[in-house]
Amino acid sequence: MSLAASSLTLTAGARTLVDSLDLALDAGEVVGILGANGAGKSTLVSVMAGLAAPARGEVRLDGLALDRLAPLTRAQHIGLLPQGDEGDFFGSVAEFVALGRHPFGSAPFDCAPHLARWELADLAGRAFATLSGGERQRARLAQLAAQQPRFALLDEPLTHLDPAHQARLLAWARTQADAGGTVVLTLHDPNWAACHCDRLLFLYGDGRWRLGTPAELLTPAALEALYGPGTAALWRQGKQDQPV
Ligand SMILES: Nc1ncnc2c1ncn2[C@@H]1O[C@H](COP(=O)(O)OP(=O)(O)OP(=O)(O)O)[C@@H](O)[C@H]1O
Repeated sequence: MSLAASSLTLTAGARTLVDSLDLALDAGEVVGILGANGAGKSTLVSVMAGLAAPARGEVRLDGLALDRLAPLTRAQHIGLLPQGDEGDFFGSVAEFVALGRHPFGSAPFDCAPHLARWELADLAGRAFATLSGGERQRARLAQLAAQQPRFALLDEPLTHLDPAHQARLLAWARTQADAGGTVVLTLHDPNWAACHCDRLLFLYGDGRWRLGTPAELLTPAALEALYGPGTAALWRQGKQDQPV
């Protein structure tokens, strides 16, 4: 199964965010998308999930243009963790996580392992709206994991997570990739990207983009070109044995 963007151009108002992007996601890889605030990361993952239309170009799932697929069919293969807050969800944590199975109708499914993996078992009966920020983010991740998408697109998934749960997210992403899935994450931490991503996509916010391995892209000069002067020095502190 493949998910591929070709000649994808994304705009916001008069701005071109991404110009003529070609990105074919491979089975078994974790891909990080990096760029400054407003560079177009969220816009790109929304378009890759079929929730927004590009200005030009297209995204194809197994050769079929996403806009020709029924939303339910897309949701059986592509999962999106958007930025945002479902504070107005009035059900329990278990019910919130089970919503991840909606694309699969009434087929029986046990959400318990997903609640356990994200340390939500004790909170399963609690109203979702009462969760802390990090607990809520874990419930959102558990919902996406319960969906079991072949392509998981996560927009800033580290938000609100403590280091232990960041590690849990990493383990989950690697498990997905090892099982032949593909995980795409937008990130603001090049050190995390250096350690845990197989490929990176840099978005410069003016149409330009660059795709490569962490070893190719995570150099001080490349980071300063992406984020601005002085930024690479900040990340190098105490990390001399790592690529950044
Ligand atoms: N309707 C709109 N009209 C004009 N500009 C828009 C519109 N919607 C979004 N934008 C702009 O598009 C740009 C890209 O937004 P996007 O959310 O994709 O950025 P991002 O890289 O995910 O940023 P962040 O790191 O802050 O989450 C932003 O500058 C945003 O203000």
